[in-house]
Amino acid sequence: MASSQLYNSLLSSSLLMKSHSTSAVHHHIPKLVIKCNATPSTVNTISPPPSTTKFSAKYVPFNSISTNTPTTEFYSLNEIVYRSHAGGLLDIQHDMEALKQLDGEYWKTLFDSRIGTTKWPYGSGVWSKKEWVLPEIDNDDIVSAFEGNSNLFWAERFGKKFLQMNDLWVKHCGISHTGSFKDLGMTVLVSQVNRLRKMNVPLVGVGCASTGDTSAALSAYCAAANIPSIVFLPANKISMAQLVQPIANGAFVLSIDTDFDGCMKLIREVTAELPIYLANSLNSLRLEGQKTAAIEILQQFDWKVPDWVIVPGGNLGNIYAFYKGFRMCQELALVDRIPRLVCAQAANANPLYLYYKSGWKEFTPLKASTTFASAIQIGDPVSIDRAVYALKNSNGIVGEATEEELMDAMALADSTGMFICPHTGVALTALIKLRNSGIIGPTDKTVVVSTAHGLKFTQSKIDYHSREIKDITCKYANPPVQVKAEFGSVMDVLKKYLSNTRLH
Ligand SMILES: Cc1ncc(COP(=O)(O)O)c(C=O)c1O
Ligand SMILES: N[C@@H](CCOP(=O)(O)O)C(=O)O
Repeated sequence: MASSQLYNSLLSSSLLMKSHSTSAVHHHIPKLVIKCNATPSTVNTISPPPSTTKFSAKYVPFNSISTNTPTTEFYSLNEIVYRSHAGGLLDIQHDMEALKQLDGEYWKTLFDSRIGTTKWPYGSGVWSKKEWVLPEIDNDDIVSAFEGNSNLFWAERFGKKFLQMNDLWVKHCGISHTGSFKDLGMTVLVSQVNRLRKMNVPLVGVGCASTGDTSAALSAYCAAANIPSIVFLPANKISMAQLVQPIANGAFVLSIDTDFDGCMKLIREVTAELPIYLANSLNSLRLEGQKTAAIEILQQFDWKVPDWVIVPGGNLGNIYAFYKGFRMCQELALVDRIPRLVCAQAANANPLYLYYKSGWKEFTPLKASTTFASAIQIGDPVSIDRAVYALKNSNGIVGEATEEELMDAMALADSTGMFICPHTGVALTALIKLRNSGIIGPTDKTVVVSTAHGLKFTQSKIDYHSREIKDITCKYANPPVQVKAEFGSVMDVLKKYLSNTRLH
């Protein structure tokens, strides 16, 4: 048997066996296992952290972290708590002293050794960093689709053609199980719920308000673990592709005649009354998973730190998650600095941008208007304090994009072979503006975070390419040409097309 055949047969038999590391009883545990790009055993071998080192994490008030004030208020991750005693946000604090017992080189080698393996659960991009995420959860309680490990794409043509940049990258977090970065956080949250339910904590289900992506991720992970999910969606404000996801995955879907902020208010009231666990990013468990995308970027650059990372922002959990991931890598000596962060908002839903422009003087929630970047149509973001902290501590910038700018940026990116969502168009617009003003230089290593798959937002692309958008020129539209089914007509249009096309 040729070595490649032998390898393939070994690989498929190990996939069938799910490659679980222990022989404990696994069959009752719902797990999604996805075939990943495992490579033959070229990975470094490294021992797992010594069993004498005990890693742990707990909830603390976010302001004790942001003001660096010691606190006596903390909660176990097994408690159901979303707010501090004073009503503020929470954060998850890891025992950094325990993590520091192992040096930066150790962590890098450990994380690198787990990439692309099928070993449960470490082949997941999130759970490959388990010690930094939910160190105390039993592997058997984890609900994972082997999320993460997403493509960090060198946007060579886009960078060179439109921005004279040679080191531009797009982190495709949307090329994932449910088509958005939410999978990274949801695997952590649903795993913890799975654990709580096994501990007989009386939780009847998990609920969220959503602009489409959180609900898709929640319903998929809950369905895999046989946990009821309940989703509150703003009626007629999310794409058809997003709406069908929770429906297909068996969630209880409420379509409510309000916007996202209205749904968020309702789910918070409902989860305060009923034993339904809250799955929005107000719940800091989510951000522990999302922060691994930052660690993954460093890993993909062989631990070289990019100069800029640009993230589209709505409810504003993700920008903080990126900050936290980078900051942990710095604190634990994997890298010696962090990138400058840029948060990009749609001009129709820009409360953070206005706050930034006021010199951080005044935050005013607003009523967000309709935007093609519908997943960030949010006027009262729950993580506003987290976002401000992340931006202030990374010498960050906030940008915004009009509807025309974001749709043009999306069309330009697509014309170079990508197929991005409008939110990534918002982030690219921020990049274009910062590059044109010279703030981002031609050789700056820059990462744009693509947050959802373009296939979830095809209607916006159809509208653009049909030039059917009021007040927008759609200057990069590429509509199909209607032609009669006869040779002469086809030749005529082809000749016209070819005479206008430069060969290069
Ligand atoms: C596709 C997409 N991009 C960006 C965001 C913004 O993320 P965050 O709410 O964490 O700011 C969201 C959700 O809000 C989203 O669904
Ligand atoms: N875009 C989000 C909005 C809710 O954000 P969350 O991160 O707080 O859950 C969505 O897809 O619902």
